[in-house]
Amino acid sequence: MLRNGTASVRNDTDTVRGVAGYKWRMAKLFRAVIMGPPGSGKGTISERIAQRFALTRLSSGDFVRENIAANTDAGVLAKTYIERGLLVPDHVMTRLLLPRLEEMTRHSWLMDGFPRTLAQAKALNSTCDLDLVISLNIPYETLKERLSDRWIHPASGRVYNMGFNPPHVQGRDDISGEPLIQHDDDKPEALVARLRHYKDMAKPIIDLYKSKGILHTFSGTETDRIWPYINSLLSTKIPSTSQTDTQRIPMP
Ligand SMILES: Nc1ncnc2c1ncn2[C@H]1C[C@H](O)[C@@H](COP(=O)(O)OP(=O)(O)OP(=O)(O)O)O1
Ligand SMILES: Nc1nc2c(ncn2[C@@H]2O[C@H](COP(=O)(O)OP(=O)(O)O)[C@@H](O)[C@H]2O)c(=O)[nH]1
Repeated sequence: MLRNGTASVRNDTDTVRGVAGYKWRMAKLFRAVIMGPPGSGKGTISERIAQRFALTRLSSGDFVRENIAANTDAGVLAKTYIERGLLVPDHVMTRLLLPRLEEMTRHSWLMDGFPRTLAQAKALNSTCDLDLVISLNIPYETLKERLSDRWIHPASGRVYNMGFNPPHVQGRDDISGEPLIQHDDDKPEALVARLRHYKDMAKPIIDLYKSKGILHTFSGTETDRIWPYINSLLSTKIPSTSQTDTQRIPMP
């Protein structure tokens, strides 16, 4: 249920009376979050989920980049933190993201990159009821290998890996043809600190979602081996009409 602002849609099957005496059934919507340390495959797996289940994929990093590019107030503020290698403060992130979620009253979505702090999780909780949280648990050595080989198209956030999903032309983004870059904080020397930070921040969030009974953890070293388990879990959870907003059906 979206609770804040003007939006108010039940996150379950609901009926409302429409014009001409029809009742409209609101298809059940699905809202999920994917969590995991840097390099755990959140982006890669969310892409697959979005395609397979026709969910809207939301990425907090993309929101931040879009706002920076558009020079919005929140974007300008966010940039000052990112340039210093810091997380964007909670109040800026919630200002960026929550209004966007409130516009998504008719869509099923999967969020990647938010919440990253307990305060963000609480803010999200006060805005909508999540159906499911996926947590990826990937060994350190695997993360290190993947990130040392991760190449990014900075403008779009598109991600490549020279072994796993290489670009068509080496060093160039598939869509724009622009050069790919590697982030300094993907280097092994930065990873230990990032991982420790992730663990500290994620623990209370994971505990929260565990207590709500919506946490599902997947462990392994290869995305292709984890994927079938995620796929079969979601197949049991996501209604086939997840993206349909309303269906007009005759009702007694
Ligand atoms: N939930 C958030 N809270 C605070 N800052 C955020 C959040 N999401 C994104 N940001 C900011 C800080 C990040 O360095 C930047 C880019 O995010 P993102 O694209 O998720 O890349 P990342 O490198 O931090 O994540 P990962 O390595 O896990 O893929 O945007
Ligand atoms: N070798 C290998 N690379 C992978 C696998 N899954 C994802 N990757 C790559 O590992 C890097 C991190 O994945 P990404 O989806 O960006 O993780 P995120 O930081 O959690 O969003 C990217 O370069 C991916 O292309 C895998 O199973 N094997």
